[in-house]
Parts: sequence; structure tokens; C-alpha cells
Amino acid sequence: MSECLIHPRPAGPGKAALARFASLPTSAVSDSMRRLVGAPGVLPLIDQCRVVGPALTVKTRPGDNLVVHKAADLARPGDVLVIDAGGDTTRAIVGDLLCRYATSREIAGIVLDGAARDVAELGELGLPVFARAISHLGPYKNGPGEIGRAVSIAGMTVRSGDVVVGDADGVVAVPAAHLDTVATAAEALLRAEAATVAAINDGNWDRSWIDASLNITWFESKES
Ligand SMILES: O=C([O-])CC(=O)C(=O)O
Ligand SMILES: [Mg+2]
Repeated sequence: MSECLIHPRPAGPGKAALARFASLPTSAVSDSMRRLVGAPGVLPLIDQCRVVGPALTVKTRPGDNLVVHKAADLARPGDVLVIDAGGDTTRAIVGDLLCRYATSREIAGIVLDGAARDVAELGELGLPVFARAISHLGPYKNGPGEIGRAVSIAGMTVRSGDVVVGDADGVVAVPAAHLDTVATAAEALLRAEAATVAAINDGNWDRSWIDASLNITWFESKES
């Protein structure tokens, strides 16, 4: 027997707060948090990887997934399992069976600071899985671990109840206390970017900001 600490869950985001993130890209969300929050290197393993949902955090011993199975039993429909496996990439922490079970429990996705396997089957299953690496070496099932405490995913702190947004660019977690502020900023950013796209398409994107920010020295070429 090994230890598994299980912390109480926070209330989590309301439906309206979650809905605001449904179509926001990760890039706009992280830009709206001063470009300081992200999990570089934790990337989607399958195509069409888009997930939004409250985090249920898991800290597991690197190379071992016993507590991840426990967390899959405790998760609520719509949760994203956010697993800190210490960034270890030698052994897969999740694979086809665990992901099938997660899907049967309506878990929305998995974010893993570690490795996964059975990638072909995961593609067929369609569960959004984000991981640092792929490894065919399987996990041990001995524990210990912890469920529901703050974890670190490639340097990004995630707490249970934070909103996880994942897409083709990776994953970002928005602290539960800042959901409305970040969503409002991201929505404004998307409106501004849409205006820039229109200007590019019309051939009139104002480029004066580049020279305004640079102290340029031009060297004459010999030919001139
Ligand atoms: O053996 C494991 O626990 C991981 C795995 O491959 C699966 O869940 O299919
Ligand atoms: Mg497997």
C-alpha cells in the first residue's frame, strides 16, 4: 500500500465562465496573461485537439500511474485531468485503456507533464491528450501520489478548478479567480487581430510601429 493524499475540490467555474473560453485560442488566452503563462513542450498528440474544462490535478511519481487511475474514478464529467509526472519522458503515464476509461467517464481531456503511449489508438478515440513525449515503455502501478493539490506542468502552476484551454498550439491554464478578466482581454485581442487581418488583406496594414521601435543603422553597400 502506498500513500495517496486527496484534497477537497473547489467549487470550480460556473457554466457561463467556462462558455466564454469555448472558442478562445490558447494564444489569445496566454497573451491576455502577459504572455507569462504556458507549458512549453506539452503538445497535442492527436489532430483536432481542442479542450476546455476545469482542471482536476494529479501529482504522480514519475513513471507510475496508480493515482492517475484513482483520479479518473474521482473526475466529474467535463473535467480535464492535469497530471504532473515530473516531466519524466521515459515511461508512458497514460495510454489507450486509461484514455478509453476517461472517455467513458466523460472526462474532457488529459494534460500530462510526462509521456503517453498507444498514440494510434488515441487518435481513433479522439480524446484530447497533451503530453511532453511519447514512450512505449509502460508505467508502474505502485504510487504514491496526490490528487487536487497545485501542480506544475512544464513550469505552469495549475490548481484544481482552474480553466484549462488546449488546442493545436498547446495548453494554458487560467486561474479560477481571473476567468472574467482574462476572457474579456482575450475577446478584445481577437477583435483587434480580426481588424489586422482585414488590413493585411486590404494591403493597408500600418507598419510604422516597426521603425518607431528600432534604432536602425543602415550600412551602404559597396555597389551603391
Ligand atoms: O498500462 C498503462 O497503465 C498505460 C497504458 O498503456 C494504457 O492505459 O493503455
Ligand atoms: Mg496501453
